[in-house]
Amino acid sequence: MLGKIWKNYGQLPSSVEYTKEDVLQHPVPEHVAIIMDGNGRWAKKRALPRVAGHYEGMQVVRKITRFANELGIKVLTLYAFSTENWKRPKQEVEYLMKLPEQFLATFLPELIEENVNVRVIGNRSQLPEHTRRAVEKAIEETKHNTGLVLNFALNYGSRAEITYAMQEMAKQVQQGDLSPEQINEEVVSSYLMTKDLKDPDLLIRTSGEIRLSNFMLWQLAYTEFWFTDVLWPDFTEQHLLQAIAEFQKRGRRFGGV
Ligand SMILES: CCc1cc(N2CCCCCC2)n2ncc(-c3ccc(F)cc3)c2n1
Repeated sequence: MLGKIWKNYGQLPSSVEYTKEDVLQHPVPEHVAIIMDGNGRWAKKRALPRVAGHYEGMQVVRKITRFANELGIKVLTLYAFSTENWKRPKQEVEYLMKLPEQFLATFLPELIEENVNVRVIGNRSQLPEHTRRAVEKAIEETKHNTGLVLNFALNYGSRAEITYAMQEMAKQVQQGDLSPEQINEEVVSSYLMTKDLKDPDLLIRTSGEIRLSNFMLWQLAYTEFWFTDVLWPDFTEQHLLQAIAEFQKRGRRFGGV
């Protein structure tokens, strides 16, 4: 029974609907992070190839980005490809690596129109040239935008990020530009790929999986989690409203009483 409660945690009876006005009565989370899971399962349920789920998932990225911007959310971080995803079948990885350029070719003009600022965290050097070029063009063309920060985690792994930060700090100490006594949580955060962003206030994970999957392990220390069985391709504005409404009901204590 407990497992059932956990697995449906955050998935309210369909009778409970929220409106945008309901949610705008209270402060919305400034930074929302989403692990967009369930794309392959969505396709399998429909006897479609897995890549059909990824394609459908990409349409939801556009819809939720637009709605997050409307709600006044400041940062939306989307876990698009993890360092572990390279283990997937070659054809699937090749398809996934084409999605950024496909998404941007279709939606970059709209994102620019809506003042969205596209950023990427992850190791871009290991991406195919065509993927990297598309992403860097979007970063460049939106770098002055002051609206929603749309932050894609692409070839991202939190342990790799933290390990790289430690190596960089060790180099600074070795060069005499940093002393061990100076290293505190603020300095560590400044060596991470998210150094210019506040930590996520709300983490959403779809498809019923209840784990972090090597995502923003340092940054999520005080983040509220909202899990839902909904598969990412089926995720709607109403689900985002439900997650935010639940977030607004919780009293965050950041470790205090
Ligand atoms: C590289 C893997 C990947 C997968 C993917 N999926 C598939 C898996 C998750 C569901 C969403 C659709 N999307 N959707 C948008 C992007 C994207 C990334 C960077 C960027 F600058 C613009 C768009 C994306 N990237």
